[in-house]
Amino acid sequence: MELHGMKCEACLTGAPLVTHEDADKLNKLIPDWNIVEQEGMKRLERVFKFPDFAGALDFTNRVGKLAEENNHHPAILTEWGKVTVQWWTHKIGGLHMNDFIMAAKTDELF
Ligand SMILES: C[C@H](O)[C@H](O)[C@H]1CNC2=NC(N)=NC(=O)C2=N1
Repeated sequence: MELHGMKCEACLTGAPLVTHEDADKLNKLIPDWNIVEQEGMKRLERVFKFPDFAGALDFTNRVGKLAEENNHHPAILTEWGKVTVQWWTHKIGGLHMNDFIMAAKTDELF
């Protein structure tokens, strides 16, 4: 099944981090996302472009709704014409399979 059709499971302390090898494979399925490191934790990041602020804000709200539905929450920076989304799993301090699923679902909203 494609990533965007998969279910995001509840975040549990002790859940496995995605290995380097799997992260590379999964990243190929969401090629517009970069793996960045912040505060010592790997995160998935993508910048989405819009023609104005209203479009950026509307997208932000749709990502927010997706996050609430899945109980998995991103960092979102909303600017004029631009939204930066980051997915990672706070509870395990890095990337879980959920983050790749949520990134694919975010792409579907764009
Ligand atoms: C209780 C609840 O499941 C947790 O606090 C969730 C909420 N959303 C979350 N979102 C993300 N991205 N990582 C988490 O570890 C996380 N934990």
